[in-house]
Amino acid sequence: MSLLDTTLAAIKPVSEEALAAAERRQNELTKPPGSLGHLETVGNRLAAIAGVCPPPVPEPAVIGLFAGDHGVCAQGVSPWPQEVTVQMMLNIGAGGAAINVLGRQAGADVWVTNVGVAADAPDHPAVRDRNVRRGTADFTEGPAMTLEEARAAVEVGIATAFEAVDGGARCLLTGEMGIGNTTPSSALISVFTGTDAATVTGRGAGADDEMLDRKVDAIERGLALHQPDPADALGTVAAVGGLEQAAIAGFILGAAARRVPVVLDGVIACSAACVAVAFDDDVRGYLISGHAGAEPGIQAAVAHLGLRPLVDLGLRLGEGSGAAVALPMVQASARILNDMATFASAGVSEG
Ligand SMILES: O=C(O)c1ccc[n+]([C@@H]2O[C@H](COP(=O)([O-])O)[C@@H](O)[C@H]2O)c1
Ligand SMILES: Cc1cc2nc[nH]c2cc1C
Repeated sequence: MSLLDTTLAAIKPVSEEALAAAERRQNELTKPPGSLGHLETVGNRLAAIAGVCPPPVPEPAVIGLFAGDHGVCAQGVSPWPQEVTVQMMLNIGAGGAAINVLGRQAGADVWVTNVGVAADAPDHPAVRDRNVRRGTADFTEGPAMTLEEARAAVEVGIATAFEAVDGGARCLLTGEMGIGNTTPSSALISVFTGTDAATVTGRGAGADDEMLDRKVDAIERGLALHQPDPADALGTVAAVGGLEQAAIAGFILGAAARRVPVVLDGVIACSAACVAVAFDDDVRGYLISGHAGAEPGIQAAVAHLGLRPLVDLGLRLGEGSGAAVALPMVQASARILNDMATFASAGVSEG
């Protein structure tokens, strides 16, 4: 069996018993029931994931950041030249990008992986070279990649998640870098949510009105050409996805297989989560939405995934930024269940 097959076989639903115990405990803590809002639902989810209430605080954390390039850039869908992908990947490796700053602030390590960058990338001690292919093909003309390449990229993500968890990580965060990658992300979200391309396509890293029209047109042509089947996770990501989306889907599958929560960033992460859930519906229970970003595809995806974003700061950066800023809240939600006094222990009268 392949790594993908054994990983899928290892994924089990989250614990309904631990979820129910956490919901009961929230009502015993010294606060009006429900008064901590979404911090309560996230804490309850952490209990369901760990299978125990109160849940362990999800730390230390690793941001799995995957870089890739996109043949669909030939259609004029990004205002930025493709070489920015490799340049930013090296900047992230050197610690100079926003995600490095936000990761340090949140106490999360950044692991950068080249899964599909087109350019020659010089060896860098902080960049993991797992390149599956030098960028995807233009999906308006043919499949973005072969099924074998898609599987290999998914397995890069799984192996990265396993390495992080085996090294002690108890919370995984998704990150990415890839000029043009909002276009395949919107294509994937369109397929998996059954929403038309125009509704789930946004301005990415700065598209103007004309470029936005070209993005929608490219996605519509790609979907008409490939007619992706939303029940076929691997076939869909191979047809209209990207190497970093496939790797992030694998990273999520790996987290679920090891019963570790995974905090999602923006539209690329959300599209990858749709792929992961199409592989195995039980993955839903392991997901936490970090933030509601500017890209309209995020809304369709989080609705499809049954998630509620923790923060809404108007971010549209990617890299894992929205997951990193949400991480302290995820950890706080576990501490609430662990550290608060109960009405009985504190001698506070219940309402
Ligand atoms: O994560 C998001 O929601 C997000 C929204 C807009 C842009 N991005 C980032 O910007 C790049 C893709 O933008 P674009 O316009 O080239 O498709 C890529 O490197 C992403 O990390 C990311
Ligand atoms: C400079 C730059 C940094 C990024 N980080 C994530 N996506 C990005 C896109 C650009 C263009």
